[in-house]
Amino acid sequence: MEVKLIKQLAPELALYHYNDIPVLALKHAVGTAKISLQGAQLISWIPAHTEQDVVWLSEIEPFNKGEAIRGGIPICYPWFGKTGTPSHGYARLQLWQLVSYDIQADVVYLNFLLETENAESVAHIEMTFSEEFHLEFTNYCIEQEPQLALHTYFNVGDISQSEIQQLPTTTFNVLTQQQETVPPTRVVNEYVECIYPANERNVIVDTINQRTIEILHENASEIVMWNPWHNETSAMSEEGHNTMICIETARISERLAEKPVGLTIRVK
Ligand SMILES: O=P(O)(O)OC[C@H]1O[C@H](O)[C@H](O)[C@@H](O)[C@@H]1O
Repeated sequence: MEVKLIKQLAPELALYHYNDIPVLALKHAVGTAKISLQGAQLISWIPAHTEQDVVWLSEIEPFNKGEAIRGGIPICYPWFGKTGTPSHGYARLQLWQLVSYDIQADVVYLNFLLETENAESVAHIEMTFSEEFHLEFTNYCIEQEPQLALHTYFNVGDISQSEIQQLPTTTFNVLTQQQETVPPTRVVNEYVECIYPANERNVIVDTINQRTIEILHENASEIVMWNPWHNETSAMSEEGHNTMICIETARISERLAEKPVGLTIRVK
């Protein structure tokens, strides 16, 4: 991959090109972060008090313009899955604009806008970096009743030695196509694709990295848990599944309206 500095926007914020994809890099007292403008996709977040990245990014991600980036927080919008083409909607493949930023001593705000070719606003994202990370997604296409998933890939030391806690106890298992009763704590050591009714808070206990990731969902209707295990997945190595778990903040059955959907991530 070719990395080229395009512009220093502020002492703490620079714009690069990863091949042809514009990527913002934040280096601040709160931590470091990288955000691809293709998809307004967070691809790295290392809060100052942690050593490991909070989000997983495929080590073989090729950064090809117009192809979905495997990792971070892809924004699946305005549909989820293969109900349309491309898979998970067009928002993760298009360029978003950085419309404003506000860099303060203990917090950084970045605002992104997706527009149509006619400059009509489609959706807005605000990312807030402080001790925690917050993402707020606002939909402007109310009449189209879109779907959404903040499809977060969490980075763990070893998924089979991690616990996902505080999950709901019923889920739709996509693999069996059955509604199932499941324990609130799960250890993933095989292909998993489960659609849960949303709750407010889940926790990932990562034994290898000796840390806990708290995930707070706001105004979601579902939570999706996904790990493809050995199933062939684009831009993912044979070993990639060992260090990730997707916990997705989603609006699948209840379509999006005006009220924003939010995600907060805290690492302890
Ligand atoms: O390969 P992608 O289009 O990025 O989708 C990756 C995955 O996203 C979600 O978690 C879906 O539940 C899966 O069915 C899908 O395979």
